[in-house]
Amino acid sequence: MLLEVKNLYFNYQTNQPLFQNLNLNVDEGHIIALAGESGCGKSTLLSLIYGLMDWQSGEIIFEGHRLLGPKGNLVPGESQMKFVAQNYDLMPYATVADNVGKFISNINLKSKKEKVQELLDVVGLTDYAKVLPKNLSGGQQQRVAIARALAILPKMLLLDEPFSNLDFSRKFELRDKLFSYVRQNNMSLLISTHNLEEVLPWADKIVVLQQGRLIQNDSPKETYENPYNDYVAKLLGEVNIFSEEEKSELNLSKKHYFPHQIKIAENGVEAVVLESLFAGSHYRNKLRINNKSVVVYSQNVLSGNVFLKF
Ligand SMILES: Nc1ncnc2c1ncn2[C@@H]1O[C@H](COP(=O)(O)OP(=O)(O)OP(=O)(O)O)[C@@H](O)[C@H]1O
Repeated sequence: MLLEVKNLYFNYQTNQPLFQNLNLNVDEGHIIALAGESGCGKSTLLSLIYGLMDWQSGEIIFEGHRLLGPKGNLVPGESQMKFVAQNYDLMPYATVADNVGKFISNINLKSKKEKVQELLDVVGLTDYAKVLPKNLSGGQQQRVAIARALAILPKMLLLDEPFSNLDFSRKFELRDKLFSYVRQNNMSLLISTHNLEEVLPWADKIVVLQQGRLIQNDSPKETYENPYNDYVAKLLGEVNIFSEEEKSELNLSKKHYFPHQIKIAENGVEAVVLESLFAGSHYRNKLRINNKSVVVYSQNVLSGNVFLKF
């Protein structure tokens, strides 16, 4: 086990604990997605693990050693970890290349230069090596901070919403390169997100926080197939949620159905098509079953009445 969080108790304000008895393990070389809506405690947990704040009780154990928090380190942060927070903390008067190379030794300048080039390629900033951070967009600054954190091959990398400032097209490329780099170098990664779709293919485990409580800790497949509650299901994307009453009325085996899990069929539950819109790889249909509105994806445009198979 690389990291163990045991019975962690933390509050910002007395008598209002954010975490009570929080437990979390990270294995070596594993990618863990830390998911939850804004304010659930993702950034706080990452800051505590990295050692930027003191916790009130419990233990954080890294490589078998108990961490002491800020009082344990002269320079804030654990040396074998790197944390990319939501403020990127770049050196404003040093170029992108110098920022990325900040933690790489100067002993072999040729290999340092090659490493910086490799990392700039990982984050898609090869053309920006000589630019100053102040002339970059928020998303570009975020990518410089990620490259700088990767530079020293930390045992553990903590990324706080690393894709939040990236546009759609960039996101795909960066995700692919970033996760491959992390895997190739056997780093452990704890990555926070409020959108699980962004990390699902790469994560070994999904850890879900709801108001500071860890409510689910499963593989991506298990989480997708059996979300613990409506909150978890919604983090996974657009979802149809059925009440117990609706479940028994429609004879359903579960509570949550993602739109692609409901099929148009020859027979089954009858529904009225309210809207059928082209959405690229599919049509997004709004249907009504009695008084219940559902969203279903189909290959063809729909109209009139259809039958659904759950
Ligand atoms: N410095 C602070 N003082 C007091 N309360 C705080 C402080 N920082 C955060 N909080 C509160 O702690 C809770 C958790 O905040 P945190 O930033 O960890 O959530 P988050 O899940 O990372 O949210 P986001 O995705 O918006 O960054 C929130 O209710 C927030 O208001």
